Amino acid sequence: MTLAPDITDLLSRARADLRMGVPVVLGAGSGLVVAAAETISPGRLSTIMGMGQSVDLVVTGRRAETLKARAYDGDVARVALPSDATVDWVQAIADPADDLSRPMKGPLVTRRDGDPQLHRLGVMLVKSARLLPAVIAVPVTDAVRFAEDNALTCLDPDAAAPQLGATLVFDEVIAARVPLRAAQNARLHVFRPEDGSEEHYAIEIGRPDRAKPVLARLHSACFTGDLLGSLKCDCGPQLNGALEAMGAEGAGVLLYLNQEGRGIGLANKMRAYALQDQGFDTVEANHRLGFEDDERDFRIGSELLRKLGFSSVRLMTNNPAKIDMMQHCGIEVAERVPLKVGENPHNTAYLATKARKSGHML
Ligand SMILES: Nc1nc2c(ncn2[C@@H]2O[C@H](COP(=O)(O)OP(=O)(O)OP(=O)(O)O)[C@@H](O)[C@H]2O)c(=O)[nH]1
Ligand SMILES: [Zn+2]
Repeated sequence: MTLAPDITDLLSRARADLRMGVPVVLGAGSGLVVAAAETISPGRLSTIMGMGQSVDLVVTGRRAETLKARAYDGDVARVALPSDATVDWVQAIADPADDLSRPMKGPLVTRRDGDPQLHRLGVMLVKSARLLPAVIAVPVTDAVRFAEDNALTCLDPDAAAPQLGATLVFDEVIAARVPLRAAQNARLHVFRPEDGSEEHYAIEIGRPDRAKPVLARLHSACFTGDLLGSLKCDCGPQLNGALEAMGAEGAGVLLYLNQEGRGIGLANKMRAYALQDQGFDTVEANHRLGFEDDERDFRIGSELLRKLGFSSVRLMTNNPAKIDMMQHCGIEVAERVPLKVGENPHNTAYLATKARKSGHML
């Protein structure tokens, strides 16, 4: 047994590095140095620009669409960094905040030669660090040596890529009684993923029979709706409504999944809200930021249900994708229980967009 970090630990360290603005090296032989566009400092940008000719700003295909840049690599586009690029320029490409007031960002030259695999991995990494999905990337000939010389985290892509896409493994840390207004016989379970990412919670009401379909809700965290009472969405009323229904029935399980903003994190969700104030709807805002409509990993929900001993649910949702994902992940959805609460003048358009574009059932 070695004390050295394994690939799971290294990925966690890489996410923390990228959030701090520290670059990460990808590769075993030749490789790629990547730094998050959102956090890169002027000093590090100019050092990277001094390292070679082919420095790229890698964005997602979605962001490239908005920028009218050709995405030769499909889901990502490698925008060649101009020799006079500044942090301001990088951030204006990565962040759509000023797209409307500063529309002329091009012409952007995107690369089509070479293999974009490590660039793609870099974007996946910053996404998983809940940053804007864009990285500055520069090739190096000896990845391990470069990482050692600069005390940077180095990831072997053959180990990192599968691990990034793998189902999370959870440990249950603790469970304890928490009497709730909606249900006095509630227990809160805390689950910690082995990869150092966000913890998720389960609120178990009563002692549901594991042999029968349990009344269940997969609730994604919404700081604004759940805690602040925001009227922009229906999350707060849905959270309370679900707990009340479980309390009334005397049994149920609510998974509180820390997938804020449909998996893009609170900072990015607030960026999406700022775009919504410019007239874009919830789906368009995600796309302009470079994200898909929904970046949540619903395997987390099925994994936690299984850990709690449930294999069949009566799922409280209006979202058909949740039902499909549960069934795909081996959890039987015996029944869909509609959860229509909390519509108000501020969220009518948001709910209508979800129905029109994401297939939510009205
Ligand atoms: N990116 C983004 N996320 C949002 C926006 N409004 C709300 N959210 C997030 O969307 C998620 C809502 O999740 P859920 O309550 O599970 O909703 P759902 O997928 O519509 O499914 P059901 O409520 O089960 O019908 C939460 O994580 C919110 O933070 C938005 O405009 N943009
Ligand atoms: Zn919400």
